[in-house]
Amino acid sequence: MPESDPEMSARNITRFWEWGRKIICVGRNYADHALELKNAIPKEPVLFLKPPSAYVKEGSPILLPFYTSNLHHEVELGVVVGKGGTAIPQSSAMEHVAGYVLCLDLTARDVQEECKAKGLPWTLAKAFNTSCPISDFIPKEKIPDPGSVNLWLKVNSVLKQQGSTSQMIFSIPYLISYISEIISLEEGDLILTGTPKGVSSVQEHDELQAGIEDIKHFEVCHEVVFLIGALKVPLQAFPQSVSFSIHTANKSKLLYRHKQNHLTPALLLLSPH
Ligand SMILES: O=C([O-])CC(=O)C(=O)O
Repeated sequence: MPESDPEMSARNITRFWEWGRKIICVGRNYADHALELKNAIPKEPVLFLKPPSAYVKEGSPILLPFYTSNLHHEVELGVVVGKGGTAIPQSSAMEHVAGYVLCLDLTARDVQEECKAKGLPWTLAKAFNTSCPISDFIPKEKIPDPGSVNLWLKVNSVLKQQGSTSQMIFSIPYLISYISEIISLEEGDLILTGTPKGVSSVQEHDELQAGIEDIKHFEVCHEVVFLIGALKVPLQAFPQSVSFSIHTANKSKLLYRHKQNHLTPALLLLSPH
């Protein structure tokens, strides 16, 4: 695969979700989260995928799939790939990063448990429409040390998740190198790097707020805005805090019910309806 495709390069990386082709997710990358769900601490990264149809931007509703009664939030740092590659060495991995986003890996936990018990893939639990809410793009230079930023998430103003990316079992360079040996990375791909502990259930009409917090980073951010005064956009684009609300799923319920007609019997087993 060529490292840079001229057509792809003409695309705007700050709007990668409109054209990026893959979302590669890393599970159980924080020991405290692996343990809270009684999972073993992995010796190799646990990978799964979401399709680009999982993207939803801040402010738009998250749809609640009809087949779950236990939708969990998982706040994560997302790494946006700026330069593709295969078998990227760890030493040059960060050269392939264009920037970051704050993301949620929404998970239908009950469905995931059922899939785990049956040895089935997690697709229904992890890859449904709107299962990957993302913030605005954060340029790489705004987060000089992505291996040491604090992530937090509140549900209806109650703090649920808080953790530092320094707790990751597998670092960002390691993940880029490991993933790209198996799945070539392309410009516009997103890597979700795992979630710290504190995942919990969300209901219709709940409001989720998440942020990246790092004193040093805020100073850098303010300083940059100060220096380039008129350029307010980068500061606005930086999500000190973003909100997502879970909206009713009346529309989505109908949508999914309609789609239910097309589900295979194996999928229907998972449906309570
Ligand atoms: O569903 C899970 O617990 C696995 C996962 O995505 C994570 O650990 O970030």
